[in-house]
Amino acid sequence: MSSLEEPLGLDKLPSMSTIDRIQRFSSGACRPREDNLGMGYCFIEGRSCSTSNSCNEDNEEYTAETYPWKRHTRDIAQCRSFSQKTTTKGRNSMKFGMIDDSLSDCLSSPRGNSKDVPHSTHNKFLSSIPSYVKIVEVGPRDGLQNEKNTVPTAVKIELIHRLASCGLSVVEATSFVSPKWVPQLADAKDVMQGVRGLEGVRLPVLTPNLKGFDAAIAAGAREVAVFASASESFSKSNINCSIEESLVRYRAVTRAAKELLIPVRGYVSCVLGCPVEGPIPPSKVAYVAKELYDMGCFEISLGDTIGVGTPGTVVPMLLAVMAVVPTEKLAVHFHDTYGQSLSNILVSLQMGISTVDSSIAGLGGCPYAKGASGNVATEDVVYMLNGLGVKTNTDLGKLMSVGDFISKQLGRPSGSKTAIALSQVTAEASKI
Ligand SMILES: CC(C)(COP(=O)([O-])OP(=O)([O-])OC[C@H]1O[C@@H](n2cnc3c(N)ncnc32)[C@H](O)[C@@H]1OP(=O)([O-])[O-])[C@@H](O)C(=O)NCCC(=O)NCCSC(=O)C[C@@](C)(O)CC(=O)[O-]
Repeated sequence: MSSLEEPLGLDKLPSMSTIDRIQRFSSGACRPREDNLGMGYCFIEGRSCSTSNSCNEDNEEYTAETYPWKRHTRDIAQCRSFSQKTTTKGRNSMKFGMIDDSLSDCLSSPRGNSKDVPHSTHNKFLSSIPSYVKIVEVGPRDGLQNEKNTVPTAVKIELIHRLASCGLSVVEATSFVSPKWVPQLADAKDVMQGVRGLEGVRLPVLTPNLKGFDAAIAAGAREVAVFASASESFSKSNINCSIEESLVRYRAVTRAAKELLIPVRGYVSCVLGCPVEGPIPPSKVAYVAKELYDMGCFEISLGDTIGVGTPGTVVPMLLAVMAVVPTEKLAVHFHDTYGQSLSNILVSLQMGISTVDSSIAGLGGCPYAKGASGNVATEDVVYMLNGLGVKTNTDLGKLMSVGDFISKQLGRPSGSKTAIALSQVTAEASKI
């Protein structure tokens, strides 16, 4: 077992393939799928498209650019007064970490005129960050699955309804796994019954095999997720089978899902470290991610299950995965065990990732990953993205009140630093 006390740095990783090699991978990375095992369409926010067509487009972009993560960017070179404005206006000009309107406009201005403006310091650091980030809220599933005391089904249902009212477009609702393995989510069917009819939000559920898939569909699920691991040991302890066996199961799930036009998300866990095996080679993560993508998963979420990653390990891992799966199909999923989540998210955004998993009030942890703590808190992610001028279409004030609701139900303080800080500010202001 590796020591979790030491941050996993570049020196601890198996040597990374060179950029040259990555580019070689990239040119063939998103080839049209001959076997057509994909879902037939892929989910890109706001549009659906033929998988093979979109891959062709992607392929061109990939070969045309040296660094694939430079896509979906915006130019903020005109915002030269960023630091000046933020320092002179001081704290009061910030509402929930948001920059003022003029700067916000500036930050979200499209990249189109980048040739007309010289590179500025701000451009250098922030230009590659996407203008919109999709947040996948995993609180009701990842957040609650490890709770020792049974959370009443009605509370879970209420939580999902409240989360949906914050503007979140995806709320992972529950898991159709063995109740012997995860007793907390044994009420999956009832939870799905309670959220039936909830509109304007996607409610995916985890399915580890065909049995879970069938149960999920019978319960009304319209989107599912399969979860493989980049670590052999974790695969065994989490789903009681090898990585290859899990891929066989997931091929069966994606085939069944394709027939019903059910989108399937794919998770890869332990992408930056395993509680048993220690550091995981980026090539292994890339292999599992590509397998999931090739079998038809519309999105691949890369999970730092035990939260040991740092930007130093996130970058090589993402480079390896981005060489074989298009960047826009990737999501990042960080647990905050070492307080590294926000920095890991920031570097992921800089590399072009625009889907981030998070959990309200920082709830979470995997029952089969010793040492794993909660997910990064949704409130903290939204606060940071607001500060960067990145749109999320979520309401931070509402998120805070949902975080407060579930924290009270669980009888403990929120794991969100933003929620704690902002509620203190609000409490002080109300005394005035
Ligand atoms: C995969 C299994 C089922 C294999 O478990 P198994 O014991 O090997 O399965 P089995 O096929 O031998 O069946 C044993 C029993 O389970 C039943 N069973 C079989 N399948 C199901 C099902 N789908 N739903 C309900 N029941 C099921 C089956 O019917 C049988 O019941 P019995 O005859 O003994 O009464 C089990 O290991 C399991 O449920 N594991 C899930 C564990 C889990 O949910 N872990 C947390 C996920 S979090 C994660 O992976 C990380 C992630 C995604 O969050 C990303 C990150 O944080 O990095």
